[in-house]
Amino acid sequence: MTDANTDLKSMLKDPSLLETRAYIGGEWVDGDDGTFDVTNPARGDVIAKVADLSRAQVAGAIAQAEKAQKEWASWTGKERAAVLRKWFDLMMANQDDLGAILTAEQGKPLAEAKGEIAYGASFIEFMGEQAKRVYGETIPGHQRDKRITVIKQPIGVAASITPWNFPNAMITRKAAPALAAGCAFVARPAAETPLSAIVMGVLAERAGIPAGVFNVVPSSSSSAVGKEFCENPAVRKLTFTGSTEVGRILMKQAADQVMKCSMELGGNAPFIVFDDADLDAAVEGAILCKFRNNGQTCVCANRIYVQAGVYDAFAEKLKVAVEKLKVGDGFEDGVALGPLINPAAGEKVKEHIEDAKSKGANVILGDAGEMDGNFLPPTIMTDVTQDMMVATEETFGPLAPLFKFDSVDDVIAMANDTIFGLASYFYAKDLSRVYKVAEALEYGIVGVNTGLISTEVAPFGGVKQSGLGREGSHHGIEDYLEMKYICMSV
Ligand SMILES: NC(=O)c1ccc[n+]([C@@H]2O[C@H](COP(=O)([O-])OP(=O)(O)OC[C@H]3O[C@@H](n4cnc5c(N)ncnc54)[C@H](O)[C@@H]3O)[C@@H](O)[C@H]2O)c1
Ligand SMILES: O=C[C@H](O)CS(=O)(=O)O
Repeated sequence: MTDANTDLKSMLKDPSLLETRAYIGGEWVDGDDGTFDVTNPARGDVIAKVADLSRAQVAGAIAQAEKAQKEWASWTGKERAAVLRKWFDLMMANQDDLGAILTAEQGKPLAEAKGEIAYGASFIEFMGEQAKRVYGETIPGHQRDKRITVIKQPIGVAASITPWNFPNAMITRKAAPALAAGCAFVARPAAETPLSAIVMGVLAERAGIPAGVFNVVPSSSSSAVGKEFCENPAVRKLTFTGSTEVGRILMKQAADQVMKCSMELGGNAPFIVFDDADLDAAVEGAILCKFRNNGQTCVCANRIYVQAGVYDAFAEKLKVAVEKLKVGDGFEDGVALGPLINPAAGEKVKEHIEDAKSKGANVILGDAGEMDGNFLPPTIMTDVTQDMMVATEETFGPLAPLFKFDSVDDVIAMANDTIFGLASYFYAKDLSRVYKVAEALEYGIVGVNTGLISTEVAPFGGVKQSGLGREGSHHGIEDYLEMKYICMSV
């Protein structure tokens, strides 16, 4: 087999961005446990061999972060903002290369990958500005000789564990507020997609972020690193994005230290189309919401509820639109749907399709079929009901299940009948209906007449078992700050 790593380097304008070592304390280091392979999910070839760090090396990174954090916290917010701005500028100047690296290891179409780089960079731009706005307050004393002030200080060392589906943005959505607040950061990326995290270390170094403030610790062992993050007393904050089941494991482990946790977990988004909706707009929104990253996002429509009066019309319009989506290698022009991340992801989609068929649902486009590598055609099913797996489990792939409903109350009850509460969407025009439904949906995010809600200016996060805390917006930096009350006798 030819050295596919070379192929990737040859695609880059700046081949030095393709780094495979760990970034600890400002040094590039090899793994004590050798290397692990990173493969291109579209082609199956090995594109890089990445440093495989031991738990001891991760502990060393935490020690470096602890040391660097004290000095970083002494910088003014304005000084930190200036360096974060340079990090942002370098991301955007190298957007094409970062997008190519992301597509190569994650599979999403190149245009989407470049879009993720801009999205990820927007958090660094936004939070860099917030670094200058970490305000305290004064409170009128409770006694004549008492003066009360409240200040906010960085929490300390933040440890991050992130998933493979957005290998850049899920890290910057955490690192940006952490560094802006004056924290130091240790990132353990998903083993499927470490290159996008490592290159952020390359750019951090070039931006002048001090050694030890931002560290990347790739490892093939997730549980060992998670345990080090949760058990090491120098870690003051765990920030996790991933499945709810892993979130539960980490919260239990972090409980021993009563560690502050941010949890961005699983979803099961309802996408509701009412009979007064603009159907063409609803179809466009459903395509964006369902098939972005080939359905592999936490906020993808997992259940599509359509009111009876427009059900057949919507189903037909959706089928016509989905038939136009080109499936293929993310580097190929015009491809809308790339590969799934691995065969197991495809098996889960097929399991949901087969389960629904066995309980009476009908396939109007696509089907389970046999996977071609990690490629699975988009599938639309009708006559889907609440007793099917797809109603309670996150599919995380290109399956659009259409449920029929009659009344507003019925669909709100069905939409809320889940342990998850991350994103939800609905299309309607009647204003009182819009207010009633938006307020009744038990979700952290509600998209009204839109299928795209992702932005750095808004608070992203879930309720129920979809997580704790918010990322993005002026709220996002608070998760990396501690509030201190100072009572002074004068
Ligand atoms: N809420 C959000 O913002 C958001 C964003 C993206 C993905 N997600 C969720 O993530 C899931 C898909 O991503 P995934 O398959 O990578 O999720 P996952 O939970 O399997 O893995 C997430 C990360 O945790 C690591 N991990 C797994 N087990 C661990 C353990 N015992 N200790 C420490 N680390 C461990 C993995 O290696 C990976 O880096 C979906 O449920 C999706 O909804 C949520
Ligand atoms: O997968 C979940 C991410 O949070 C996707 S996005 O932030 O909505 O782009």
